[in-house]
Amino acid sequence: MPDRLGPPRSEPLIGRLAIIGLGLIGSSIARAVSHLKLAGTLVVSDASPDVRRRLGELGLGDVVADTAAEAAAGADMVILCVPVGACGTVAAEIAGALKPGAIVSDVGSVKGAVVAAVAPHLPAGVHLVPAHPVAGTEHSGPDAGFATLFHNRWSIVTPPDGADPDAVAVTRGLWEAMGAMVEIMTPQHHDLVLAITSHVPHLIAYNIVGTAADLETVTQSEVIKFSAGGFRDFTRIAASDPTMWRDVFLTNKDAVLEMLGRFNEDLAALQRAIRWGDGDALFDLFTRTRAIRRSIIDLGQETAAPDFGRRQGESKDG
Ligand SMILES: NC(=O)C1=CN([C@@H]2O[C@H](COP(=O)(O)OP(=O)(O)OC[C@H]3O[C@@H](n4cnc5c(N)ncnc54)[C@H](O)[C@@H]3O)[C@@H](O)[C@H]2O)C=CC1
Ligand SMILES: O=C(O)C(=O)Cc1ccc(O)cc1
Repeated sequence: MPDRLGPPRSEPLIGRLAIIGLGLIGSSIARAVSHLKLAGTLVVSDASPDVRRRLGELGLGDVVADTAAEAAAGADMVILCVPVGACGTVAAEIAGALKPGAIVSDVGSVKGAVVAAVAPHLPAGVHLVPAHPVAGTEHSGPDAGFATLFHNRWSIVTPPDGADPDAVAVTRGLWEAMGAMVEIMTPQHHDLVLAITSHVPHLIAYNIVGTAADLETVTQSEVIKFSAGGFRDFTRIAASDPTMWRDVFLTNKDAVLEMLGRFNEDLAALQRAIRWGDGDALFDLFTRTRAIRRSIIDLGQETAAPDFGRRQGESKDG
């Protein structure tokens, strides 16, 4: 068991915690919660019978419930760890089983759409406090999770307007207890930030691997054999779960299209610089991007504040 998580708590943070969807993220939460004794009782459930059977084999959760509603019944907190597009369906399934005062949270990579899909199903007196751990891998399923996944990583909590402060504090406390650093943001701002830092990069990875796979003049075996570091990194990201990422792009459409518009403009400027042999423009951008990478590394998980302000093609002096 990982030392970095620290010792188990003497008192649980949450009485009865239900996790719905026990893939990479849900099973990582389950492992951390069990190891740290953050819940009095941990109930887990998944729509897939294969996953439910595997949960028993892995010993994940005190109770494996057959349905989401059974898992949610009597829970003080329910965390939806399903693809973003399934959050509304699960909310509808559990709505009738939720007890007054329960907290419903999630881990979806998109927040505005989750609030819009989940909130209408929740009875009065149930508190919605969405969250997004900015931590993961390209792997999926209950075997892929690990208890230290959230350690020293950000988790963004996005309470809707008028959210109950106590429910927000419990949600924050749970993530902090699992080793995460918490930032509070509106769902809309979250979706803009993540569009550029996560969603568009994944789209670029899917696209470049697809482009390489479709080439006629370079064979697939050459692509595999001679893939240098950069391309290999793209293939790792492009191996991420298709259902999850389809849902991300369908539900964060506006922010992704906004960032893609800017990306395309900047790419066109780079294309022009290459065409006209403008080495200064290339050198200037590559120098700025190197500084950004170094500031991220130097600051570790601290908030990096490099100068993103200057536009591509502008000189250092403005
Ligand atoms: N994979 C990653 O690196 C990260 C993912 N997320 C978010 O976490 C959520 C879960 O992602 P992963 O754990 O990676 O996915 P996963 O594919 O590993 O697990 C999802 C689980 O949800 C279950 N499921 C699907 N629909 C369901 C339903 N209607 N009812 C009950 N169970 C259902 C599936 O059977 C599966 O076991 C997604 O919303 C994703 O955007 C957030 C941060 C990182
Ligand atoms: O594997 C990677 O590089 C990731 O970027 C993981 C990841 C995927 C989705 C998220 O919403 C957060 C983190």
